[in-house]
Amino acid sequence: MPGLIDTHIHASQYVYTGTAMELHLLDWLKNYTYPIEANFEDLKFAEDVYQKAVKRVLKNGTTTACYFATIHVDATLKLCDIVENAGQRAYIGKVNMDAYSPHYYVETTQESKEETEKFVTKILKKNNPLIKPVITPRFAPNCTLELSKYLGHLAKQYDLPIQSHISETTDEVEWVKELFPGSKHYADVYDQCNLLTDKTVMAHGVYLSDEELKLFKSTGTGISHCPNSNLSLRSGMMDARRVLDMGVKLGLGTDVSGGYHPSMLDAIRTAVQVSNVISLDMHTDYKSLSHREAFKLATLGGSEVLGLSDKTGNFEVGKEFDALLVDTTVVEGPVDIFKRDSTDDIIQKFLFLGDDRNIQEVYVAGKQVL
Ligand SMILES: Nc1nc2[nH]cnc2c(=O)[nH]1
Repeated sequence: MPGLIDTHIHASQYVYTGTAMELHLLDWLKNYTYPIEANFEDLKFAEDVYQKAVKRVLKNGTTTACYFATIHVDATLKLCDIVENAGQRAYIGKVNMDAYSPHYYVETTQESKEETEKFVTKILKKNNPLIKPVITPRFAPNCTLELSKYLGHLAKQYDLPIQSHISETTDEVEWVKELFPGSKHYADVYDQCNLLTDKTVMAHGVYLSDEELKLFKSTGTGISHCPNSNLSLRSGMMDARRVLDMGVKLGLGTDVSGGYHPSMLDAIRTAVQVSNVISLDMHTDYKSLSHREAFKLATLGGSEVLGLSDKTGNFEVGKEFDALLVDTTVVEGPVDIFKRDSTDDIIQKFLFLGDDRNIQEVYVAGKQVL
């Protein structure tokens, strides 16, 4: 099968995956995320976490990942080296934060600008076709408009992808309203800074209005739907059908560690389950996501969101060979196959029950990496 594409994952948060999920987003950031991410100033700590994160993610069949790191350039460069050695395809972002951040985990506006350009030029110099820097303002509250505008300009100057978060919780949406009274809505804050482009991926988008979705469509901005995270942090339920019906590009993300599972198979399952729950409250002809649609979001959809659909996402002639060799009959594996199972049943069983034990080989751009 085609390799899986994780359009939103925080490599730095892998260290506390599966824990610390009792708080809602803004308290979770304050009490767990910022204190833990601050530790990535220590390169040894960073190297250990990033080695384990990248290994785990590849083992789970993610051939392309769109990573958030932390604000630290050296640690983020370390993540690039590790990804490069592992042979994974990736976008890697040094996070920008110059506002409403704790004193121990914040940059000045000037530092943030300089360090980001330094990071971008260093990665571009590597000339590795599999790895790209991605401009990464954490989310609107954590960046001054001056910084966000500079980042929009930098993305344009170097023709780079952009990633951030939007409308994940109602508290966050209210806070953004208070902080940016001159903006029409949350998406407008980013749009004013030229951060909504056809190379932008915005995580979550649970509470986007129709007007905001139309803006996403007209600018080519994509959404990374992270259902595990939205349930684990009790942020809400994103209606994937509505986004698809409005013609907005959509991919799936694990959002480790708002989401507790590093596997995109989990993202596929949880996307279907969230869509099923939403359908309970809808008119009778509302169609919840099928396993085929969720699979497509985790592969081709992700490649479209990341602007990589000319290279990966499926096995169309002319694309690069990002692939998994899956064995659903592996001994002591998680899937049992019976004579009555059709090919589609077997695929469905793998998507819903399978795990890394079924993933026997992993290829990126034609090279076997696992
Ligand atoms: N899920 C999630 N949402 C965010 N919004 C701002 N930062 C983050 C983060 O690290 N994770």
